[in-house]
Amino acid sequence: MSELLRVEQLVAGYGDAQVLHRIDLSLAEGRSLALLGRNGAGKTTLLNTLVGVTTHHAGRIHLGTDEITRLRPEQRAARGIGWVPQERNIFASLTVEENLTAAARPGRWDLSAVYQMFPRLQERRRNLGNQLSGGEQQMLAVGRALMLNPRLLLLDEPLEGLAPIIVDELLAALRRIVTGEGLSAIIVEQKARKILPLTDEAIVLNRGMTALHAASDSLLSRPAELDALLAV
Ligand SMILES: Nc1ncnc2c1ncn2[C@@H]1O[C@H](COP(=O)(O)OP(=O)(O)OP(=O)(O)O)[C@@H](O)[C@H]1O
Repeated sequence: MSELLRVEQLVAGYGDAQVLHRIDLSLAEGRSLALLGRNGAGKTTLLNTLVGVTTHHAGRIHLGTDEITRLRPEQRAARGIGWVPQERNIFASLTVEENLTAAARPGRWDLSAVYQMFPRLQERRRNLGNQLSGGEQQMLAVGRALMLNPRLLLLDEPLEGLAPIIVDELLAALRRIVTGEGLSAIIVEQKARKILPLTDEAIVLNRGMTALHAASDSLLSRPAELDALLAV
């Protein structure tokens, strides 16, 4: 398997404040990674740094053979970084279908593939972004990122604030996307036990540093260690 993402000695944060301290990370093509850690550990900051919306202090990021460390967010998106931010950023005054097609690029994921993955979005295709439930908004945010046909999908707490039945529906879709389709992904999640079964590997961040990098199934089989790492 070839390497898709390589992060070396990355130091980043907001302005002068350093949040991430010398992060090293490698992800092979087709693999998925759960990014875990307590509140404030730096998970969102790491995703935001891969997207290019934080302050870079040191270190390098490669996507495939390209170094993207100094590229702007839109240039990284064009290189294949798809992002579903915590806020979802749905266009409230556009319809579901307009949200999906606004930034689409050709590839395996087109409208019919996204509607097949999320039939609810097809039912709601003429509704405006602000007429959707939280779960539908999250599905739309994932669908919109897929329409970019990314090489690497970044998801920031996709299950947050959703009703249990919607969590299960979204998890089933994410499983099909990362396991079935083999799309490389990094998923930030508070609910470790929900996300570990569908990822290959996991990183636990602590105070902006990597506390642990392990296979997801091995971490699931060590619940006491997992609890200790994630306990508030
Ligand atoms: N825009 C910002 N400006 C300055 N500091 C920030 C900003 N966003 C986050 N931080 C700080 O960076 C640190 C890491 O925050 P981050 O949101 O990355 O953590 P997290 O692991 O994603 O936590 P959570 O699970 O609460 O979202 C925290 O100390 C936080 O206060």
